[in-house]
Amino acid sequence: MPTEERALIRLSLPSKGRLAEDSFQLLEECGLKIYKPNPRQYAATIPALPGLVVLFQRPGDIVSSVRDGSVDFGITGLDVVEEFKGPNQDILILHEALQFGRCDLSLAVPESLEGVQSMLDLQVYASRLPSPLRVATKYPVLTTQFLNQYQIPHTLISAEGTLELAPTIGYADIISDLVSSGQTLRDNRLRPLPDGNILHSQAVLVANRKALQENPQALQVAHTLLEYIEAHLRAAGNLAIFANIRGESPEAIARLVSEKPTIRGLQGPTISPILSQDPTTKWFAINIIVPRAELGQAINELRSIGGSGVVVMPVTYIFEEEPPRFKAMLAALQPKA
Ligand SMILES: Nc1ncnc2c1ncn2[C@@H]1O[C@H](COP(=O)(O)OP(=O)(O)OP(=O)(O)O)[C@@H](O)[C@H]1O
Ligand SMILES: O=P(O)(O)OC[C@H]1O[C@H](OP(=O)(O)OP(=O)(O)O)[C@H](O)[C@@H]1O
Ligand SMILES: [Mg+2]
Repeated sequence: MPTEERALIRLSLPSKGRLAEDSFQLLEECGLKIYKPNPRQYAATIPALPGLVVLFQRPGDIVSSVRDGSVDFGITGLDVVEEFKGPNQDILILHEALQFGRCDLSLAVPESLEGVQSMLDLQVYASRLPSPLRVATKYPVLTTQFLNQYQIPHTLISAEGTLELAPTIGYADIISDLVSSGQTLRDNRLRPLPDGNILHSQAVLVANRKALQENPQALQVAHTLLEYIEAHLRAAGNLAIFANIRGESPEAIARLVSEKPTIRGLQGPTISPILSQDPTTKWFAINIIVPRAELGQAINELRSIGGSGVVVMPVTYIFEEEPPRFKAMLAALQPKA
């Protein structure tokens, strides 16, 4: 049912597998916790997003549903989006990097093919075969596009499940599959080609273009989703630090801070007077955000300018004036001149 005939906006999440748990967790961390009263139920709700129903589908099916408009939004892998999105730009990628489900779609050859170490070697190898190179994959569109760039004649062997066995069994010469740690390839005596990387993938948020154009409620949901996802991901790698520093004035402290690369921040520190009981010493509170990986350095720098009572807290959200990806989405919805 298209979006304009439905009372509820639909968001599809992966029902099982690698992306399922992380999608659930991402929304929870964004303050958009999913309420699923019964684990076997196919639908759920997000109390913070009334007017929206959450559906659970296989990652590839999410792309088909968002593409045909039966579902308005989806979280799934970029690999399946690129494979199944079709030619008509029915699908818009609203957030291209949700920071989980990272893997590469890659060409891999049997370890025994010692002469094939690069795409050029593969070209030569394929040209000497009596028939087109046989490539086993679940990604025919992306794989063919890539091999065509190298003008390698090939036939695609479609396979469900254990693709990695195809070369050993003998029904394919090479494979094109997802790789993350590389363990599955190693276990099957396969080796990825360093320049045979077809696509870097991770989880993305997608939407149906027409729903965004025609349903103001869908536009509102897009805004909320992007607002919280962006603010959360922006915050995730940072820590908030509060510390007390003795000094003459906020300006004097700001001068000391400005010489320290980690704590000086982008727009400069927030410094406020502490209304101390002791009139002989002036105390100030400094308030900064630093990348998690630079915490040790930040504490050293604070100490070196007389900081004490350092309190460190996680950051839940960092909101900017408008979510940049929402603006980008509005621009992408404009008809091309
Ligand atoms: N090893 C991996 N590491 C990280 N992400 C992965 C990995 N394998 C797959 N993914 C991502 O997870 C998505 C779903 O893969 P998963 O294995 O869970 O489902 P699937 O095997 O495609 O399921 P089904 O065949 O039932 O549809 C992939 O499209 C990809 O984006
Ligand atoms: O490089 P690695 O870390 O070994 O990961 C790669 C494997 O992960 C995926 O399969 P998955 O484990 O999801 O099993 P599946 O074939 O049942 O989907 C993918 O299809 C590879 O087989
Ligand atoms: Mg899998």
